[in-house]
Amino acid sequence: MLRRLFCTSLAHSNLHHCHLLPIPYQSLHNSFTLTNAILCQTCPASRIQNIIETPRFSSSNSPMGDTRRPLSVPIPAVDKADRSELLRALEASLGSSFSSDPICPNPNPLIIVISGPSGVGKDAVIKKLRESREGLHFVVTATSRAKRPGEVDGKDYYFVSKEEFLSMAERNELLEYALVYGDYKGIPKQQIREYMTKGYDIVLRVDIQGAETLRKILGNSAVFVFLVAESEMTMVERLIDRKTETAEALLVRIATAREEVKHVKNFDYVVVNAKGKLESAVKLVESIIDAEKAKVRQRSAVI
Ligand SMILES: Nc1ncnc2c1ncn2[C@@H]1O[C@H](COP(=O)(O)OP(=O)(O)OP(=O)(O)O)[C@@H](O)[C@H]1O
Repeated sequence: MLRRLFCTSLAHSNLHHCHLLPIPYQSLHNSFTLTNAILCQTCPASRIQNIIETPRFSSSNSPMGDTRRPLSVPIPAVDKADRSELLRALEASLGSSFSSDPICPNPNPLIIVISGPSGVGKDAVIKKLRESREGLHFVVTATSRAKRPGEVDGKDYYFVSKEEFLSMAERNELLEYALVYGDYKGIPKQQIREYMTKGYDIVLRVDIQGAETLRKILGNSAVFVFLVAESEMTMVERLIDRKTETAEALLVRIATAREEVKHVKNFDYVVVNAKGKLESAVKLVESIIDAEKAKVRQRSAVI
C-alpha cells in the first residue's frame, strides 16, 4: 500500500522516467536483482524499494547481457546469522573478499617549520610540544654560537666552531644556513632524511630569515607556522626578562623583530603565544599538524 502510494506520488513528479534518475540509482538498478518485485515498470520507486529488499548482486558482464540473474549465494537474515557467516555470504555475493588494508594510505611525513621574531617563545613552544606529542623529530640545529648556561650539546644545538660550520656548508650538508646576529646557524640534511625514512614528522625551528630561505627551497612541500606574541610590548618584556642579551643585542633584536612581523604573509598559519597561554599555543600547533595529516592532497617533501 505504501509502495503504491509512493509510486503514485512519484508518477506525478518528473522523477517518474528512468532517464531522469540520478546516476547512482540507474547503475544500482542495473546491478541488483529484482526478485520478489511488484514492479511498476516505469516507476523508479518500486526499483529502489526492491534494491533494499533483495540486495543480491549479479554479474554485470553476463554473456546474455541480462544483468538481473540472481546468484546462488543466499545472504542470511541479519538477525539470524552471526557476523562471520554474514561476512562470508557478502563476500561470496560480491565475488571478492573484504580487505583489511587501510582505505587511505598513511599520511606522508610532514615538515613543520616553526618561526617567528626573537622572544616570541619558539623554544618554549617546542619544548612543550616535545613533551606532549610523539612521532615528531625536532631537528637539532648546528650553530657556531657559544653555549648558553643550561644548554646541552646535541640536544639544544650542535655547537661547532666557525671553521667546522663553514666546512659543513661547503660539503653541502646543510639544508639552509645563515649568519644570525654574528653566529652561524644551519640545518643538517642527513638528520631530516634519516627521521623521515623512519616515518617521523620533522620540526624545524628557524628565525624569519631561515624560514624565508626554506620557503624558497621547500615551497609548499612543508608547512610554515608563524609564532607571535600578542603585542610588541609583551615580546619586548619577554626578551628583557629572559636576561640572555646585552643592552645592545636587545636593541638589535627588537628592531629586527619589528620588521620581522611583517613577514607573516609568507606563512601558512599564525599562532599567537599569549602571556601565560603557552599550552594553548602548543595545542594550536598540534591541531595544525593534525589537520595537515588529514589532508587529502598531502604535502610531499624531498630533502
Ligand atoms: N606564553 C608565554 N608566556 C609567558 N612567557 C613566555 C611564554 N612563551 C615564552 N615565554 C618566555 O619568553 C622568553 C622567550 O621565549 P623563547 O626563548 O622560547 O623565545 P624564542 O622565540 O625562542 O627566542 P629567540 O629567537 O631569541 O631564541 C622565555 O623566557 C620564555 O620562557
